[in-house]
Amino acid sequence: MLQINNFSVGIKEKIIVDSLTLEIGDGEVVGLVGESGSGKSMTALGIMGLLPHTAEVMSGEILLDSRNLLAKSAQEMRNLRGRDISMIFQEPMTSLNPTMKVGKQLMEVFAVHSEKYLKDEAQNKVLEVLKSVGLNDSRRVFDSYPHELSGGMRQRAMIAMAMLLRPKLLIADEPTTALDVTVQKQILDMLIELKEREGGQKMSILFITHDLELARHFCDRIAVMKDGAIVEQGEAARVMDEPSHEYTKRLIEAVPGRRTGRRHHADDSIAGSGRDAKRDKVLSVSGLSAYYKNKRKGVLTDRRL
Ligand SMILES: Nc1ncnc2c1ncn2[C@@H]1O[C@H](COP(=O)(O)OP(=O)(O)OP(=O)(O)O)[C@@H](O)[C@H]1O
Repeated sequence: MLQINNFSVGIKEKIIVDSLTLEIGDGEVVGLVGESGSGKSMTALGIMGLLPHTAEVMSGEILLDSRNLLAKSAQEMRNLRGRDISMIFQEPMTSLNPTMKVGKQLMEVFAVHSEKYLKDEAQNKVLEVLKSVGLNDSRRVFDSYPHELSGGMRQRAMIAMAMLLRPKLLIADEPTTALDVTVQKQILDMLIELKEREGGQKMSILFITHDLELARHFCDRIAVMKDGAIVEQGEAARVMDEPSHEYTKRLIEAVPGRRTGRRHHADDSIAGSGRDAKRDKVLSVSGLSAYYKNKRKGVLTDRRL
């Protein structure tokens, strides 16, 4: 579906993405993990055709269903974005215009892509997609400005916008980091549901995260980035349980309560009353990971954290 070959980007003499090769299959969720500054976002922006002006693509190809995105004009990329590839960010205000009501912004997506609908028809499609991302009070959301919604609702509205034209690939760059853990779970659940929903070609997801445990349970495969290059990639459980690269081992060692080769039970690892805020966060993240682990095994269908 997406095949990135030998992709390199430089900014002012510095190599930011270094000969990156990565494949994402139909309906596959691939996690891109690595410390801050390793080049994850630049990779995503490269796929979207949204690299900063100072960046220079030095080599490679990015094939979306065999079409090389790097050879596309700015206009062609504008047409592809939204329809073929969409991106959601940590901060929904990056995508949402604070001065325009949510419904109007979503309706504009149709106009940008020359999808001609009667006004009522477009409105119904937008209300439907708002409902599909869990915004059941879709009429109120439609008529609200972004600042009138909670953070979780804004995130859902941004996802609705990204999903409106049913893209083949969704790039999610730290989509839930800023949200509290319960809302994180709801939103990741929803993404999985949206991915599975359609008949025909399934949506693929490139999931960019710092949270290795979450990647382990949410993704099919994980690619680990360091200094612009992928140092290791493979099936999620294999990368986390038997990492082959020293850097991956160090990243995993840095996950609180986690050691390579000695997988322990996340829920048992940090027990207690949770007085300490840091400990609370660790517990929550571990709980979330355990939830996904079980969900992927089909053990849980409706467990609440
Ligand atoms: N507009 C820019 N101009 C110059 N250098 C940049 C620009 N944006 C990012 N960089 C540099 O590119 C490198 C990769 O940044 P990138 O944002 O892709 O990392 P990241 O892995 O996504 O980090 P994070 O997890 O913190 O988002 C960093 O060294 C960063 O300083």
